[in-house]
Amino acid sequence: MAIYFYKVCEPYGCFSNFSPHPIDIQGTYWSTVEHYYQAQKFVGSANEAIIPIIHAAATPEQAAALGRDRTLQVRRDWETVKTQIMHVAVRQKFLTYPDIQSILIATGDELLVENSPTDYYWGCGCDRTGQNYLGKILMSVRQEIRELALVSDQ
Ligand SMILES: Nc1nc(O)c(N)c(N[C@@H]2O[C@H](COP(=O)(O)O)[C@@H](O)[C@H]2O)n1
Repeated sequence: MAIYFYKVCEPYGCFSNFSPHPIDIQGTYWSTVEHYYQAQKFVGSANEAIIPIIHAAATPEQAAALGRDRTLQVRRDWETVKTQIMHVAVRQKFLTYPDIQSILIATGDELLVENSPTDYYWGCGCDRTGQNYLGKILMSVRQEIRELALVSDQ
């Protein structure tokens, strides 16, 4: 049976990028995966000045609103790099927090789906035809962690 997640306050809310799990990426501490992801849109762009503002955003919702500001130009390679950037951040989150790592591993081989009614790239969209890249990343991180556990058992 597939596991659908979306809002932080609902079951499996720890799978949302908005969950309150700060991550350290290359020595910088980000309040949530969402803060990090939204800031990366502007690395090397003319709008790099927004990065510390996103970093300091009080909530992931505010970070997302800043990152989605259509008046700002995102980096040229964003479409090419965004999935890998998200993968790195999600992996770091689940490697950092053993409690949510256990929740992820306990999902076994279930399909994980971000049940976003609006996002057809990271989620499944309102008609469930979306590409679900966040779910795919979570399943990939789940497998990576299982393999790491096998190596450390040897
Ligand atoms: N909680 C929540 N609210 C939304 O409005 C969302 N779109 C999502 N999905 C997450 O949004 C991020 C994608 O943002 P961009 O559209 O690329 O700016 C990504 O973290 C999705 O998982 N979640």
